[in-house]
Amino acid sequence: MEIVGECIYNNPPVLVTPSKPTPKLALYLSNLDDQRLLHFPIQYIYVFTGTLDMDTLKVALSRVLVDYYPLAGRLRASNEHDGKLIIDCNSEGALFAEGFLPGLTARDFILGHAKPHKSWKKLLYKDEEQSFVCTPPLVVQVTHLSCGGTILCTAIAHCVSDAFGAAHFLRAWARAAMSEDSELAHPPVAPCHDRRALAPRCTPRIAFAHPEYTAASGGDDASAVAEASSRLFAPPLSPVSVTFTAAHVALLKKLYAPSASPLEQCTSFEALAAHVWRAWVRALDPPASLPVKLLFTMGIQRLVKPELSGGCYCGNGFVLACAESTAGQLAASAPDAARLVQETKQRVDDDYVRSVIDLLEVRRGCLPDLAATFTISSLTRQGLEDIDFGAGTPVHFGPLTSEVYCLFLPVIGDPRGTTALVSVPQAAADSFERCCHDGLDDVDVEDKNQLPNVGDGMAS
Ligand SMILES: COc1cc(/C=C/C(=O)SCCNC(=O)CCNC(=O)[C@H](O)C(C)(C)COP(=O)(O)OP(=O)(O)OC[C@H]2O[C@@H](n3cnc4c(N)ncnc43)[C@H](O)[C@@H]2OP(=O)(O)O)ccc1O
Repeated sequence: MEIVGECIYNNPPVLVTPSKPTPKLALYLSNLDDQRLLHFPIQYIYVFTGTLDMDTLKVALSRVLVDYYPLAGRLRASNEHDGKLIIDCNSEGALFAEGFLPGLTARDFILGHAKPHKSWKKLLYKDEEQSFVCTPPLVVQVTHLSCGGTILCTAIAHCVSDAFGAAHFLRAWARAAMSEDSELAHPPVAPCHDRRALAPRCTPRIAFAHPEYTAASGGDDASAVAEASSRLFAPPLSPVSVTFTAAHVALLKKLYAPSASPLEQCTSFEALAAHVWRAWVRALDPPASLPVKLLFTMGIQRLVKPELSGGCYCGNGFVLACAESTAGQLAASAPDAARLVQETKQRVDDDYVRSVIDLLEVRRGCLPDLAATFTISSLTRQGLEDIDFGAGTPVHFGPLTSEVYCLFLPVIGDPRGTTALVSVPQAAADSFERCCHDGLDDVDVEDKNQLPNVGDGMAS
């Protein structure tokens, strides 16, 4: 859905600072935070049919920034550490903008057209002059709609926090907005901003091949492979959003089970990841011999030793796990694809995570190898979709943009459902969507009356 009008700002944005003094320090960022891959903001859009009270929202933000003080600081390249990014926790404040957009209604987002469009960027204030590092780590815009509804957009610098930390912060902010009691401004579980548990080893030890960061070795047909993989991302790209209901997910878990034994089942994520990865490869139809990869984000809070359990870890607590196959093998078997995802998950343990951290120390500035790679980041089960800031729960929640990496998003009203959102070459978009629906038609017939009545159901 394209947003046609322009946002009207009656006042310049303001800085919201913590309501009490907060620690003044230069906060160390781990190598998982300070990677080039994460030099962008995590941008969410929440659409409410009700009205948000601006004073309440600002006061609540100011109260929660006491606990989440790094979000009120500024990113800076550190002189002592070879230009590595740190957060200067200086309480300068989060940027808060307020605008009005005539002509747009909250209902527009619930009619099945709620796929991000580049015009949505106007819903989030941006100073075009400022680089990523100079932009405040937290930017918020509230946009009032003529229907009385409200849009809340947030941008959180990814190198400061991952989606888990962002969800923790957003829930704490909403809780504070819903209560006069200042004690409730503190989250039930304290955020942990200290990243020293993820420091590299004194002598870095890269103990694995790490195909997520390393290109497969060339060989004679390297240029043919490069050519084939570039076609997988050939512009123009088109966003595709496919919602898998709880019933679809249950069926996929059966179709992708590595064997008939009840002992060898797969999780919702394993089935969905294997299915969507296969749909991508089948739709784009590269040569069967093309090596293809799946990268997916894996939370490490419970995998590292000791666990990151001192409160809610608010830095980036994930690594990229990497499954490898060829286009032909992947398309051939659903259970084999799910088994690959499972085996990949099993390889990620404390040793693996420490090795990634050391690799990022030795190869500062390196980026993942994305050639012929499908990337998934799962944002489900984080309680992002039912946050109430005082105007009821949202009628739409999602990212502000669609990219070449696929996001698994929660579905409003269907806690076991998942929406996959990803941009693919326009010429393959319909085919990708068909491949995602492949094998699920029977469920659609049974399930028609059970689709959630909010959001876009099986719509794309
Ligand atoms: C907005 O624009 C953005 C945003 C971003 C953001 C990027 C990021 O920040 S990425 C980092 C955040 N995400 C992660 O770190 C992923 C976290 N998830 C995991 O690590 C998962 O373990 C997994 C690797 C994705 C796979 O998990 P799974 O196979 O499901 O295994 P388990 O999680 O162990 O679950 C198994 C089983 O346990 C039960 N269960 C687990 N959690 C829950 C829960 N919360 N509630 C209820 N039950 C749970 C459940 O039975 C599971 O089995 P199922 O079969 O039922 O699934 C970037 C870019 C942008 O533009």
